[in-house]
Amino acid sequence: MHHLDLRRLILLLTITATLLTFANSFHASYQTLHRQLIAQTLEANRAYAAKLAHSTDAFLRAAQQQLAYSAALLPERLDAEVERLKAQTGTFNGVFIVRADGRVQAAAPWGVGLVGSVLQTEGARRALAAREPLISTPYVGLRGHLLVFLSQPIFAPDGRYLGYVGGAIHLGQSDGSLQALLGNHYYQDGSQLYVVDANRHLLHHQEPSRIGEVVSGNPAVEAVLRGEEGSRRVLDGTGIDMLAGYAPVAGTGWGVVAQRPSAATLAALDGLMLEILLAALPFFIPMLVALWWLSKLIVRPLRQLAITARHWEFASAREQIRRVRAWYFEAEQLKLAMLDGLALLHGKLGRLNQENLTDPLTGLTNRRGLQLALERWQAQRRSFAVIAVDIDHFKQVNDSYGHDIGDRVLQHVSRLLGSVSRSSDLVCRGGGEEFTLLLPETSLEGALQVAERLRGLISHAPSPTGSFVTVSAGVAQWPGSAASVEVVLRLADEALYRAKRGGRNRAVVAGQTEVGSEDVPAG
Ligand SMILES: Nc1nc2c(ncn2[C@@H]2O[C@H](COP(=O)(O)OP(=O)(O)OP(=O)(O)O)[C@@H](O)[C@H]2O)c(=O)[nH]1
Repeated sequence: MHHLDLRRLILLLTITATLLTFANSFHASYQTLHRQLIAQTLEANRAYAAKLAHSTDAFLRAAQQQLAYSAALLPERLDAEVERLKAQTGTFNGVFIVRADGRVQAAAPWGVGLVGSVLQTEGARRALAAREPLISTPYVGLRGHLLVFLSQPIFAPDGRYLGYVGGAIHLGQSDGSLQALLGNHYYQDGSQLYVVDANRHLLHHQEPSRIGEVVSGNPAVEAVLRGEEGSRRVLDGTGIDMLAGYAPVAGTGWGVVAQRPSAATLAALDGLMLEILLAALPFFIPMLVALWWLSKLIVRPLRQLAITARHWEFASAREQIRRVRAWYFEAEQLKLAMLDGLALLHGKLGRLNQENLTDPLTGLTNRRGLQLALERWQAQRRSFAVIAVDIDHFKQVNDSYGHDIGDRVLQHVSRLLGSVSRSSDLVCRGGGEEFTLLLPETSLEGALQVAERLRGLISHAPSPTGSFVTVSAGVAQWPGSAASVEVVLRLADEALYRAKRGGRNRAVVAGQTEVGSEDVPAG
């Protein structure tokens, strides 16, 4: 015996389909979230870099303005101005006023030691040479600090160059104002924020030891130094996959880069996917129960039929098959075919062929065929109406015109019965001059109309006797008239009997007294 049965197959199919569908949507969700996370991080980094670039720009402008304000004062007030600039603004770690010959006129906070000496720093040299507002590249200053130097030239009212006001800002030191501005709060999970100058020197980095270092090999740095603002996924100088946002600091040639390792961003995705999986679980369990139950419902009639088929020879098989609730098309057809097959096997109908289901004289279905149809319709719960028809005074026809003419009258009436019935109706000759019409899905009223039409038709059609014959009819309906098919047939016969007693050539409905008659004398 096979271990595979229909139910297992249905379960296998539906569960596989469900799992595949789920896996597919899970994969699609993963892809979508993956893309979104990356896009969001890139955009967040770009916006952050842009904000800091803007702040840095504003900060440097303000610093330059402070120096410019001082440079515009009368030369004799400048000495006091260095103290004010250093103390009041908090922008600079050191402020100098240097004369055109390069000697320090005033300095804060190291005033006394420096006044009169020539500043030999890179910033000082370039400030003197340029005679215009300047922001230096980073360099190591007199006290060994890495710094940038901002300077503003001083001109006499007559236009003579008098020197410059310069301010040093320490880089990578807790006392540096740029450091305070850019902050130190961004750096978790390997994220980085740094500022580079036009020569790729790090001006700001969360690891102070790297400040001053030259960065190379990061496409984001290359892009920002070309003056571009944007974001991209890059491999940084150490080969780490980064989601970088970047923005240039206007007017300085500097660039701000904010970047986060892709791995850190996508780490959140695993947690998210686990959440989706857990959220789907409560749905899965009832669905499995529903699948289990539905498959049982679908398989049950087929299984019952299959089990009965294994004991086909048992006398109880027929009853068992009849009890199977075949609630869908395939099961119902199998059930009917099995009922027919059983009828054949048990020899109840003898050879199931056209010949012994047909009345030879009229070509109508005979009593066996009628029984078979009744069984099928009953099994299908297909309602039907019965019209029992009997030729009136047929004995007289035989007696007056002979048996042959009698036979032809039977054939004549059969044809007329056939002509009023639909293709789905079953017209039977039950024996002698009795006929039975089965009209599926027909109400009692509908059947009575048919019976009346039939009666009228026959009574007006010339018969082989040369005259007219009439019929009487009894009408009943299953399951309307009675629950049992046998009782319904008997009720139709009783109604027919009442039609005869009531004067013939009429139709009577089971349970009612006779109706409509038209007294046409028999042939
Ligand atoms: N010609 C012919 N006659 C048949 C056939 N089968 C039965 N008969 C006759 O049909 C007649 C039936 O008559 P009855 O049952 O007495 O009834 P009836 O004369 O029709 O009278 P009601 O039915 O009461 O109107 C009998 O004489 C049967 O011999 C057949 O195949 N051919």
